Amino acid sequence: MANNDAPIRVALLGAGTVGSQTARLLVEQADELEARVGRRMELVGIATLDPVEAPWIDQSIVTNDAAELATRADIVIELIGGIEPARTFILKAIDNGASVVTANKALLAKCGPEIYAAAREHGVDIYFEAAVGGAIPIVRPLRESMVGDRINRIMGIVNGTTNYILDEMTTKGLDFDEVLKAAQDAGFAEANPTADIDGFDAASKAAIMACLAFHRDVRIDDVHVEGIRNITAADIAAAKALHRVIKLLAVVKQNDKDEISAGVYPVMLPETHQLAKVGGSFNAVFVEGEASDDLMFYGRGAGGAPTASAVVGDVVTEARHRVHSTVGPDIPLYSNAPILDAADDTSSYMLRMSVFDKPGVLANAALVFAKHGVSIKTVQQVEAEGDDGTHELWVITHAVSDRQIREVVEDLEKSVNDIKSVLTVIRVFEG
Ligand SMILES: NC(=O)c1ccc[n+]([C@@H]2O[C@H](COP(=O)([O-])OP(=O)(O)OC[C@H]3O[C@@H](n4cnc5c(N)ncnc54)[C@H](O)[C@@H]3O)[C@@H](O)[C@H]2O)c1
Ligand SMILES: N[C@@H](CCO)C(=O)O
Ligand code: NA
Repeated sequence: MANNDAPIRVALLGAGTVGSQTARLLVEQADELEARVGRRMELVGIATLDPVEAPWIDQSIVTNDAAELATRADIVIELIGGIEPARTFILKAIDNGASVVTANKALLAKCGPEIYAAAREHGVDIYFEAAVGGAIPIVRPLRESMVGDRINRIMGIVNGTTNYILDEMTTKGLDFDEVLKAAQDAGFAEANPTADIDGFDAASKAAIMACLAFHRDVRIDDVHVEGIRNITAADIAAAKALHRVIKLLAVVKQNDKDEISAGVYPVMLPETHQLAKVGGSFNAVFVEGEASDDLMFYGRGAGGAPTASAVVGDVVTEARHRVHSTVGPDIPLYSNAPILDAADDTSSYMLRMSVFDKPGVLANAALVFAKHGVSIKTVQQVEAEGDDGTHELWVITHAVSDRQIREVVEDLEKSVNDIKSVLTVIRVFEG
């Protein structure tokens, strides 16, 4: 900036759930933020395609021309979402010398490394605390606080909608469709909840965390994704009987050979595990560092005000850097570590099967597991309510890969005289 006393010009692109609350904090806290930054921040424009009415919105600075607004600010906050035109607006802002704050996990999981490189080339900041875990500080801890450590594994509940659905199913015994509908009627889950319930929102966050944790270019296409659409009330009840709960986890890890993998899938956790206790729409991220040992970050992963808290924290950071004519740390993606398919990661699995109650069924099922080299840890037969003579057989295996277990299931389903169907296949983590 030419004039060292001039206010720092802030442009807000998007004034929806998060954008509107971001504007509120910037306006209502203007004096406090000035004191914390050491210079006034001035909201010079708000771009939106929808009318936005709120006492803190100055209608005279509202525009529908985000591209133009992106060129006349020192800090551009992108809260539009999606890939385009958000990507173009961000690159335009960077090209114009502005620092950028974004909450756009979908964009960063697809194009983050290009955006980080553009920011580096132009000597500006790119901050995105809100993109993972909303208000929870997790991006900055991975990017800065833990940068001296080796991160072995991160397990996160990073999607509030799916955690809410699973928690309601667990505490109220309801089925998936019922809870989803109630959540949509209450305006909690989106009308099109695919990105949430099929795991893609969590996968975006997994890719972003993997980049930061392993200093490797990891994109959403590198993440193995399974959602919660097929989880039933009976699965939840089975988990309960085993003193476990089902959670949708984003798991990124680095093995002893420095190979990395990233996956999103439902997991049965012991009910005593820290992540098992994360209820409602809360998020939590469990980080295992070589030197740090276990760390846990917990809080609100979504919602206008909580997400705006993280956004404005980033704005203040960038404004401070502007005052001191500096920029924050780079995001060096120097690693060439192989990225493995998380479907090849091994874990214990539970298979819930509907079987006919007659001699030899257990032996025949065990033979199928043996044929595929899959070792059984426990077997349990459970009385079922059906009147077709079936019972449930619950098998928990020792560690196998997802591929191996799918082959076992395929073979089990061929044993039509013994096994009516395989009802559920789900990973079981001990910790
Ligand atoms: N809602 C949350 O709880 C939450 C949490 C974490 C991250 N995020 C991320 O924050 C971002 C914003 O989410 P949101 O929930 O506030 O979205 P939203 O749909 O409520 O708001 C989007 C805003 O962008 C505006 N917009 C869209 N296209 C535009 C264009 N071409 N030019 C100008 N304005 C345009 C819309 O008019 C609206 O004001 C997304 O990237 C989202 O993934 C949201
Ligand atoms: N749809 C996301 C919003 C936060 O990214 C969730 O349910 O967690
Ligand atoms: Na965060």
